Amino acid sequence: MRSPSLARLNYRAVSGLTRTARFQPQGFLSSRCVSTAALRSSGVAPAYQSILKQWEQRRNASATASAVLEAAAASPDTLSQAAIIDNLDPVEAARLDKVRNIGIAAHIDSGKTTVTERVLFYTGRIKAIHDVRGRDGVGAKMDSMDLEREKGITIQSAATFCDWVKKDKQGVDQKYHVNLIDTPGHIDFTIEVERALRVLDGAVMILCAVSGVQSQTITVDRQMRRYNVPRLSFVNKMDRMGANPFKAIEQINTKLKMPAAAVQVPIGAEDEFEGVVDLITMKAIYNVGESGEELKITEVPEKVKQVAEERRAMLIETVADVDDQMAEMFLDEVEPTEDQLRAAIRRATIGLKFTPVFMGSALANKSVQPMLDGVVDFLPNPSEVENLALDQKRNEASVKLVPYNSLPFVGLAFKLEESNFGQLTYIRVYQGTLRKGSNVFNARNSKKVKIPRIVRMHSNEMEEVSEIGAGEICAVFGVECASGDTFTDGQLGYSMSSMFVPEPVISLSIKPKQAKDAANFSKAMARFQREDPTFRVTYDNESEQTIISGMGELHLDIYVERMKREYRVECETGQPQVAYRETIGEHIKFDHLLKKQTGGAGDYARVMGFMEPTGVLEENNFEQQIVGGSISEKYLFACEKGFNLSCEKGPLIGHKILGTRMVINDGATHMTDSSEMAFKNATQQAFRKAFIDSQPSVLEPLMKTVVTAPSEFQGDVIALLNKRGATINDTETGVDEFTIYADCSLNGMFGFSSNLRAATQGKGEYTMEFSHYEKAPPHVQKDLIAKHLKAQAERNKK
Ligand SMILES: Nc1nc2c(ncn2[C@@H]2O[C@H](COP(=O)(O)OP(=O)(O)OP(=O)(O)O)[C@@H](O)[C@H]2O)c(=O)[nH]1
Repeated sequence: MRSPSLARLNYRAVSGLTRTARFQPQGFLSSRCVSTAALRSSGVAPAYQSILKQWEQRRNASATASAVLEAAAASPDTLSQAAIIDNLDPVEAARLDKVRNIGIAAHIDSGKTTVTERVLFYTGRIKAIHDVRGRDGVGAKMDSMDLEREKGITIQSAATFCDWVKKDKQGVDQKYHVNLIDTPGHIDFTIEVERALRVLDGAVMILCAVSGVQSQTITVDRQMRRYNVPRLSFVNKMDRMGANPFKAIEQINTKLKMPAAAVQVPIGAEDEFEGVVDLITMKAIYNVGESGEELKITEVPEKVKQVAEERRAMLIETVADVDDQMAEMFLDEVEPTEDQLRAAIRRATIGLKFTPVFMGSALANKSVQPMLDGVVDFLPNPSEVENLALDQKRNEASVKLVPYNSLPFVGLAFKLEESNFGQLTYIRVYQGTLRKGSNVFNARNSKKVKIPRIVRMHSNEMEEVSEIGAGEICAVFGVECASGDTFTDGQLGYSMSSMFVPEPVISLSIKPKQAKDAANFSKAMARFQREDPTFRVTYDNESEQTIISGMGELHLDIYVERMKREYRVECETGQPQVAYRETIGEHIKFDHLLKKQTGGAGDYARVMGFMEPTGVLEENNFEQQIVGGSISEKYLFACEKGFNLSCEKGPLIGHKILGTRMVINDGATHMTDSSEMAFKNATQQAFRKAFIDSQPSVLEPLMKTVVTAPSEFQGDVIALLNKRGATINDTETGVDEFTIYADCSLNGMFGFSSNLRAATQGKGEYTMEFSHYEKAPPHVQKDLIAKHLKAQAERNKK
């Protein structure tokens, strides 16, 4: 017997639980044959009738599912999707098995774009490799914006597709269609990662072999969890000095709390990194050819035999911890076959319980192809991922979507982009087929739109197609919609949940330097706003300024720069401002009467009730508890409008209100003098007065900040953070660098990047991400209020 291990203990705990896969089609129901006449009289929607007939033909009319009919009888208007899922169609299953939709996400500079460039080259999508900031001056394919190439950072996610050919067990080539999205690493462009992960089925998480899990890896991990995206990990930069893939694996286990194990071990390291040993086949893999385009497979070299055997045992044990079939074999001391091990890794990965770790060096063209094999082997195809929609017609949440071409169409617009040919809308097709020239319906406003052109995106180039099947990603032209809209064929009333959009934390005033540029300025603003839900534009009536808000200084800088380059509008900007909030202090009653008699019809409205904190610093809340009709419905609507307007601009410093509840429970109306306007104004006045009397506070955004720098600068960096009022939560000391985790107010962090650069000879780096709102220190609140009053007084003087 093997010694007691975590695998065994865990097995006891989990045995009897359901299998790991997120969604396993249950195969065909071999039920009785159903005639076409029976189908017609059953009330099955016509679209489904034809599908059932097709299935019947494919299966020699032997087994149309009785479950489908039962479901149809229960709800004759639309057929239960679940009934279809249980009857996986063999032709569709074979098609879907060859599709993968994946994203590449990681910390800044881990090599996402460099890896993607190799993937495109090895799959034959591009003819030559160009590096990020490479000497040839061309730049990587996926960084297509000039600004991206200049700065060497990815700003927008870019979509592409390629075909990867992998040999099956019989040695026959099998072609897999891979849709791929390369996402930016910088936190300021995090919406790009959110929307990519929302629509992808799997992801490759890239880590640097020297730095391992970094701050942004933690953010990406959180985003992958939010959308239940299975991932494989790729430890890149194995050629760098200090490369250690096992440290990175350890950190995935401990810092991300995601069970991980190597499926490869390196042969040599740093500048002697030669290739890898595949721990499933126990064969060595080397890249040969000028750009590593060919693979040479040999026996495992003697020098890595021992480590390969140890790591293979660890792989089996880690998988056994999370997969009960593997646990059973492990306990019975049965050595898994290649297929068994691969299947267990696949189950555990798709079940979000494990991440297999690959390794290589994209820059040195080493070991990227085995990672692509891993994408095919371990990441799910579209039919293995559960995608749910809300059925608005039947008010049923959680309807499963089925990625069959023949079903009614459902797709999600996840990204908009302005192009030379008009608005380009990226759509993930979840069900059915999207055809050129067809009409689709926007679930948000029931508007019918025609699809004039469909393209597959290859970074900034496109390939025109006439239709796109279920489970695929494409882009369409000429479709007016917002990011996150669901489209259907009109038969189904389905709507899908959109992605998480973080609130902007920083803003600045902006105006074109020359008045003649006003038209282009407005055009650019409208476009940027449509494309990026984290970029907001507002007009402040009081200061008569246009204010742009976003996720950070870099985010806003990039838009100002794009305005100059793409629209030839030079802008003047004000100092960046923090997006403060205001919140109520304590429970407070109000009884406010608005009464004006100025000849003719007067104004009359009385509102009574109370205001209080909602308890959480989130949405504001308005409620009416009128009994006896002292205020009519119509006027209560006006009260709610007044409340919402009040929340837009707080009485303290003119910033938005958070966490405030208003309840109106009584009031009075005048026969002739009351109006909607009077009730709206009365509510706003009551709000203002009660809010000020409640001992309110100004809130400021607190940022989770992570700073990494070489060890010799630790003292200087701590001093720098202390000076800015940061609370240091944790410090990790590595071999030659340290990482500090701190909470800082955004206000205290302006200009931090240049200070950090100066204090660390340019070697320090940091990331900052919004965490939550907290009361600003009293002196900051006092200053802000005084400043606001002064600005108001000056405006009044004018
Ligand atoms: N030594 C070494 N350097 C690499 C490797 N892969 C990428 N790099 C370098 O790392 C830098 C960043 O690479 P990118 O591919 O732009 O990284 P990224 O993750 O796409 O960057 P962002 O999208 O801006 O976050 C570039 O200078 C690359 O040449 C590698 O395997 N080894």
